[in-house]
Amino acid sequence: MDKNLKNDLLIRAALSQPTERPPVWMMRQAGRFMKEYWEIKNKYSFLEMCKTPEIAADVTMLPIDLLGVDAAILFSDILVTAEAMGGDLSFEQGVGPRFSNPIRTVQDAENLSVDCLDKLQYVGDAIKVIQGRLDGKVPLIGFAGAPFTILSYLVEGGSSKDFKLTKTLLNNQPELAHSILQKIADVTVNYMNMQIEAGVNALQLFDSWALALSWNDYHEFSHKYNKYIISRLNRKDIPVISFCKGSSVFAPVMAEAQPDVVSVDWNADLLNIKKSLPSNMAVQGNLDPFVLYADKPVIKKKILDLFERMRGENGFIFNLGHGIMPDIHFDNVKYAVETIKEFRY
Ligand SMILES: Cc1c2[nH]c(c1CCC(=O)O)Cc1[nH]c(c(CCC(=O)O)c1C)Cc1[nH]c(c(CCC(=O)O)c1C)Cc1[nH]c(c(C)c1CCC(=O)O)C2
Repeated sequence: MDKNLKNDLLIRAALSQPTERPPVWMMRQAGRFMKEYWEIKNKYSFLEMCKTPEIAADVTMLPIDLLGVDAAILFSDILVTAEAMGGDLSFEQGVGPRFSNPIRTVQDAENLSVDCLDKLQYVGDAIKVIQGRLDGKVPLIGFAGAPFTILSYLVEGGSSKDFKLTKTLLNNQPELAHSILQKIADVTVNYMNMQIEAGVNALQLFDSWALALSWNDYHEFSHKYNKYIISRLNRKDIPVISFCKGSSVFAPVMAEAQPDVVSVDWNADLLNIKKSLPSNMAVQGNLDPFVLYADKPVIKKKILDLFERMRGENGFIFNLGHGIMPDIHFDNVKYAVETIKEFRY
């Protein structure tokens, strides 16, 4: 464990060691629900923010300075790997991510580059700037998108409600799907190892849309590649968190890839999931993010209910089941963090 960390709650919990309270961070903790985010976003495009290390560091630091969470997460996006491979990525206000050159044919797949780590150097640079700013205050979480989720964006050309094109590809042209997934997996291994080299303290693999897959397809098109990636990380003592929406169902399969932590959506009982995993595997989650729209006493009660349920368990990191929505009130998020930080086992 990194001796230079002043607050190592997240690392201890991820490695299933005792903590005096659950550590807290939240997916999308540096984002549109903060007016300070908009003050920066109004001056730059989202990709400019990601690609300028000083700006990425400014945004990464917002939830550390304003919310007091126990971990920072690198300000970037899961889709930067797809861009480096050749996807023509833009983020449009109100539309979300778009690839103007969606991947559909064997030729499109062949055109995807694997040798593209140099294009992601700005992420390594940002990690170094952020670590300089953090100065050991809390750990820094790096991350990447998992191959199936990245494939879905590349094939659909953006976000999708039903993943119709992606699932049709998996059904009709599984070899083509596998060739793309393998390329993404190789890029992701190099990219995550580069983040370790640059100095992250933990890593999260985001397979957000795995819940779209059937049990068999999850094994074949998602889990196989996540396992491939996790087994090739030079993780030393750097914990690896595996996230997907669908983890209520897929958690036992996710565990076979041997992450340190399984991040759980809000459909499952977290203790039941924890008990179903190997004893040294931690869980992260799993408050329904919509609770943060509720009144403060409700927020407090739901957090304390979760903590009572998890009492006595090592290996528990508080998080939401998915990211904070942009219109959630900052005050409510801050209140949730304060409630968690006051709690003691
Ligand atoms: C699926 C996914 C994406 N990106 C990400 C995922 C996986 C997590 C999840 O399931 O939500 C991961 C991500 N995206 C972002 C981060 C930064 C760190 C953090 O605060 O969590 C992280 C870890 C910033 C972002 N990524 C994006 C924004 C908003 C950019 C803006 O200001 O318009 C931010 C702060 C844009 C983005 N990026 C993506 C979408 C669909 C969108 C637009 C819609 C949306 O926000 O949900 C793809």
